[in-house]
Amino acid sequence: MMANFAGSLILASQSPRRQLLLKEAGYDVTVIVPNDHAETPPRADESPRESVLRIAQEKAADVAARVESGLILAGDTLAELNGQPLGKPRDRNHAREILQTLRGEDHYVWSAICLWRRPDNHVLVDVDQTVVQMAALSDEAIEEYLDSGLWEGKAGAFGIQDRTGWVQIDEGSLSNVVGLPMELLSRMLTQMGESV
Ligand SMILES: Cc1cn([C@H]2C[C@H](O)[C@@H](COP(=O)(O)OP(=O)(O)OP(=O)(O)O)O2)c(=O)[nH]c1=O
Repeated sequence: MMANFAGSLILASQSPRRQLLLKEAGYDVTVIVPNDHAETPPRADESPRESVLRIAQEKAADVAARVESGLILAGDTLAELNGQPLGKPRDRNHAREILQTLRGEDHYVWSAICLWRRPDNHVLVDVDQTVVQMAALSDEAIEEYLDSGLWEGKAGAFGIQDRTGWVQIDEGSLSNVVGLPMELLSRMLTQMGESV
């Protein structure tokens, strides 16, 4: 799929995966990383869907305050099992706990996008959901994956791109699971009048 946006996007993210997805799709990308404190963790009084929408907007707002002109893109991704958000694991033990909870289970992955245009401060926020199933992983398989270190920095302690066949998409977008729903982005750019 080719980008339908002619200008350069300012990616408000330190995620190499988001950058790669954009570059592979033909977008011209400049990165400005949001400050750590810009992002406040999921709250008990909001759903995972509401959390990713809010956090994506927080990241975009932080970078927007430092940009005079341009189109800023921020994203946020959470996995959800039985209504509970599963974010990035704190450490190896936490990653093991998350994977033991997720194995054999249908769950959701939510990714939000916030587009924030400067200087007119036109803001769009939207979210996509993918339904995925995690294979019934053995304890040995989990330990082997933990050894790889690939779980670090990934919502739900697992990357669908890391082990083919471990996570099956039941419904929805693959790029959404990797952290940036490209189909949604394309629709949002059109909605903003940024298509060529
Ligand atoms: C579920 C899943 C998530 N992920 C990744 C996407 C996101 O990068 C990460 C969730 O973390 P996020 O907090 O959404 O993003 P980030 O900290 O990596 O980057 P930034 O806040 O600067 O934008 O998990 C995968 O790569 N594969 C997967 O299968």
